[in-house]
Parts: sequence; structure tokens; C-alpha cells
Amino acid sequence: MPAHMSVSVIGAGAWGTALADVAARAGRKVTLYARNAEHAAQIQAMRVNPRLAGVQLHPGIAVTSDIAVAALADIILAVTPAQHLRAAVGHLAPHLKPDTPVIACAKGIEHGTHKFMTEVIAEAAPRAVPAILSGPSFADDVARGLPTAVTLATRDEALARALVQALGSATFRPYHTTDVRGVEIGGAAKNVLAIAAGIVVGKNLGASALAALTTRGFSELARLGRACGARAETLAGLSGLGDLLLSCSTAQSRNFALGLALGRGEAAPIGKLAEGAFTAPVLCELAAAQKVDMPVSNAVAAILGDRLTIDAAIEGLLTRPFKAE
Ligand SMILES: NC(=O)c1ccc[n+]([C@@H]2O[C@H](COP(=O)([O-])OP(=O)(O)OC[C@H]3O[C@@H](n4cnc5c(N)ncnc54)[C@H](O)[C@@H]3O)[C@@H](O)[C@H]2O)c1
Ligand SMILES: O=P(O)(O)OC[C@H](O)CO
Repeated sequence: MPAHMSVSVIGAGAWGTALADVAARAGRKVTLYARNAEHAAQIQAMRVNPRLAGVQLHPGIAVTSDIAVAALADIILAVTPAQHLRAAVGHLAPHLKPDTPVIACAKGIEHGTHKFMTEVIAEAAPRAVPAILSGPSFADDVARGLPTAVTLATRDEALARALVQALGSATFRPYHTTDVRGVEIGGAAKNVLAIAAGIVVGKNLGASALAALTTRGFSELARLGRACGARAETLAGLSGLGDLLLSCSTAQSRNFALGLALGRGEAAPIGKLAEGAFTAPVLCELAAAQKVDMPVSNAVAAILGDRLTIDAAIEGLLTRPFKAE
């Protein structure tokens, strides 16, 4: 197994910046890539990224807008929104050394193709080794050094272990697995379900309803996971149940915050990436293709697509036939 001494982060948003800090804290040589040269120069000079306000960049992090420089690293973290991953990795691919691990840190499913994040990497950079990192972790918490645990998956177990060693520290604890699909499904579905949780709170339906929604949400996440070949322990682990619990419990989640605003009849928060809004329609298409019933996710997709009012969605969910748990 080659030494993984250097890490590049593609995408200088909130999560990319927090993960650059994680890698620097773990002792790696870190390069943060921002596609906009002016933005890169500003972060390099100020040592602060406005997308992660109030957090000082680790002194060891170099910032670049040169993709060829970023591509030289032993490990790549791809940290763009899910719908931009193909373009970002495609831009990087010609410059990569063969067999470089490219770890998707986005949570979503690609529109049109229904591809998961590692499948997108495999197509956009065929000589890379795709992996995925996901789990309950807010960029702000991670960047402040608060304790966090996530799941890191790639098909080769020895590589998964090595990547965990390269990125892990006392405050950022990745657990390894080879269940790539299980990790991808948890991260994508939890964002959609977090919007539903926010709606429940915004509509003042009560703490009991929130617990019911979260539990039934997990039930449909797990049904889809099983249909797609995910392992039960992954679905009940950090990247599945763990991330669902986090995102369904606090307005610190941008997806929950979107649902909260919708439930209160307010405008959606501006400038905040809510991946679940992009994932909802494609998650429902995927579930339908797999003949998996996902009533909560379907309701979220219909609300966001203006095909259903929130009140009608709630009534529809509450009047479904009684059935075995
Ligand atoms: N913010 C969090 O707490 C958090 C935690 C875990 C996972 N995530 C996931 O990480 C992903 C990114 O989220 P974020 O919070 O960093 O979003 P963000 O909006 O803060 O940043 C996204 C960044 O991606 C960059 N980008 C877009 N297209 C690009 C391209 N083609 N090449 C290079 N850069 C490109 C943008 O310029 C921007 O800087 C999402 O899928 C999200 O679900 C976020
Ligand atoms: O702010 P959100 O809803 O994108 O959630 C961020 C992370 O995915 C939480 O694990």
C-alpha cells in the first residue's frame, strides 16, 4: 500500500474547507482547490473562507486554482455539490496519477443518470479508485475541532483502512467499510427526509410526530438500501441512521432549515445548499424503478415540485392504510 502523505480537496465550499482542515490536522500536506482564481487568492491571503465564516484556515493548507497542481496529491477529496461532481472530476481526470483514490464527499444521486457518487467518479475518471466519505458531520462542527465520526467506504478493504489512517484523528474518526452503496444511499436519502422533518417542526406537529417521521423515514431509507444491495449494519450505522438522526433534529442542517421554512410558510433560506431538494426527484425515480415504497420522500418531492400542498401531503401520509411495522 503506497504512503498517503498528501491530500487535495476539490471544491472550496464549507465542507471542502472543513475537510482540508481535517487532513491538515491529521498531518497530511494539504492543497485546497478553488476553481475561481480570485477566490483562491483571497482565501490564501486572508486564511479564511467566507463560506465557513469565523474559521481560521490551518497554516499548512495551500490554496490553488490550478487543477494540475491539485491533481498531484496521493488522495483526492471531491467536495462539490452532487450535481457538479461529474464536471469537477472530469476536469481533474487527465492530470491524475493512475490509481489515485478519489473520495466523494458529496451526498446525492445524479440527475438523469440515477448514478451514485462513486459511479460518477468511475465514469469521469476511469483510472482513479472511487471511494465515499459520509456521516453525521456539520462543516462548522468539524472545522471547530468538535468530535465527529463518519464512514469511509471503498471496495478494497486494505485501501479503506489506509485512507482512514491518513485522514483520521482524535476529533475526526472515520470508520471503514467496503459497503460503498450502503454509504451512498444513506447520505442521499437522509437529506430528503431531513426536509420532511423540518416541515413537521415548522408545522408545529410536535415531538412525537418528529420521532415517528424520523423512524418511518429510516424505514424507507433502509428498504431502498436493501433493494440496492446495501448491508443492514451500514444502513443502521453512521452514514445511515446516524446522519438521519442528526439532520432530522436541528436547523443547523440546511435541509431541515429548508423544510422548517416551508412548514412555516416562509421563503426558503437564500444561498444555502439543500442537497435534498435536488435529490428528492431522482431518489423517487430510483425507488419506483426498484419497486420500493417511499411515501415520505415522495411527499417531499411532490411538495418541492408544486404538485402537492403541505397540508395535503400530511393528510395523505396520516390516512395511509394501517399495516404491520
Ligand atoms: N456543509 C456541510 O456541513 C456538509 C457536511 C457533509 C457533507 N456535505 C456535502 O458536501 C457537498 C458540498 O457541500 P458544501 O456545504 O461544501 O457546499 P457549498 O455550497 O458550501 O460549496 C460547494 C463548493 O463547490 C464548488 N464547486 C461547484 N462546482 C465545482 C466544480 N465543477 N469544480 C470545483 N468546485 C466546484 C463551489 O464553487 C463551492 O465552493 C454537498 O453534497 C453536501 O451535502 C456538506
Ligand atoms: O446542512 P445539511 O443538511 O447539508 O447537512 C450537513 C451534513 O450532511 C450533516 O451530516
